[in-house]
Amino acid sequence: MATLNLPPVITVAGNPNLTHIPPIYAFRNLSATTTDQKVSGNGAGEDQEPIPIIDLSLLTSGTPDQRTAVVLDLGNTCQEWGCFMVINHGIDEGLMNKMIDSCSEFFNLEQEEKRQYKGKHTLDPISCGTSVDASVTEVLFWRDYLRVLVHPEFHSPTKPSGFSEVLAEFTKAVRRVARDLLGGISESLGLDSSYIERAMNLDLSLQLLGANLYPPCPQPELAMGLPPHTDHGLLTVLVHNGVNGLQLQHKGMWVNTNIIPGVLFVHVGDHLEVLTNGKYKSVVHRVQVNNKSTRISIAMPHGPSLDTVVSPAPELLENGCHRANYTGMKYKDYLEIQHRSTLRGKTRLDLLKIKPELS
Ligand SMILES: O=C(O)CCC(=O)C(=O)O
Ligand SMILES: [Fe+2]
Repeated sequence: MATLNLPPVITVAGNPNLTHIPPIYAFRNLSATTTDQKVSGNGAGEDQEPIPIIDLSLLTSGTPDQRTAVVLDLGNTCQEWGCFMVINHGIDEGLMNKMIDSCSEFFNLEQEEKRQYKGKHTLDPISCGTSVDASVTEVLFWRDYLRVLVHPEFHSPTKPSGFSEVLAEFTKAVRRVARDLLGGISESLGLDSSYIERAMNLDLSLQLLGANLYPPCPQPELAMGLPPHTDHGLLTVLVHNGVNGLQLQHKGMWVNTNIIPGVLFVHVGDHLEVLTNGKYKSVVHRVQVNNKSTRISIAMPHGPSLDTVVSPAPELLENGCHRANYTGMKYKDYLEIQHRSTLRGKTRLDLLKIKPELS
C-alpha cells in the first residue's frame, strides 16, 4: 500500500481508547519477518558481551600509545561487531538534548504543517512520514520519521522555531566526530589517516538527519518499529532519548543495545563494508516497540559523495593478490535501489556481492 497519505503513528497511538493496533500494523508472523534468533541477555551485563566503547578523546588528543590502542580497538570492533559506543566525543549534552526535543516538537506539529514534506524521491531534501519511505509496503511499521539532507547542502524544516539553528550546530558537531572516527578507521586498516576522506570525497559527502519516533504501542508483540536492515553509508552516528528498543545482530543472536545516555552509538554501514572488502561488517539492526514510553532516535548516516563509485580499496587487495568480494556502484544509484526496496529483513549489500563462481 502507498504510505504517503497515512495518519502519523503518533496520532494513531494518541487515541486514549486504543487497546488494539489497527490490523495494518500487525505482523501475522512476526518471527518470520524479523528472523527468529534469540535475544541475548538484557544488555546490562548478565550473559551478554558488552558492546565495545571507544574513547574519542584518546584518538584526537591522546599520547601516541593511547592513539595506537584506540585505533586497534576501532579495527577490532568494526570487524567483530560492526558497531560501538563513543564516549568523550566532545558534543555538548545540552545540544544533544535540544536536538531530541526539537525533533519531538517537529513530530508533534499539526499534520497540515508536515504535509508539505511528504517526499516521494530518494534525494528529496526534506521528507517525513510513517513506517518506511518506500512507496510500497504490505504492513506498516510503528514509526514516524523525518529525513533531511544536511550536507553537502544544508536543508531544514522551517518549523518548529529554532529547529534549523539546532540542526545546523548538531550537523557540524556530529560530522566532526564521524570524520575523526573515519580517520582512525583508515589507520586501523593500515592506510593513511586521510585515506577514506580522500577516496570517499568526504568534503562533498552525503550526511542525513534521520529522526525516528516510536510511540507506545498497546500490542508491542505484534508490531515492529523497524525491521532488520543495514544502513547504506560509511558510518551512522545515533543518539536517543533514553528509551531503548534498538537491537543488533551479533554472533547469530539479537543483542539489546541499552545505550548509555549521553554516549554516541555508531554503526558501520554498507559502504564501509564494501570499501574494506568485507573486513568491517555493516551491522544488521532492528527496533522493537514497547507499551510504555515513546522512543526518539536521531540517526545521522555519513556516506561518500553521491557521485563516488565505491569498490574495495585496491590497497587492501594487495595489488590484485586478493579477490574483490564486491562490485563497484555509484553511491547515488545504491541509494535509489535501497529506497525502492521495502526494507523488510533486507540488506541491499547482496546486490554488490560477487559470487565466487563468477570471479
Ligand atoms: O531508532 C533506532 O534506534 C534505529 C534507527 C535506524 O536504524 C535507522 O534510522 O536506520
Ligand atoms: Fe538503521
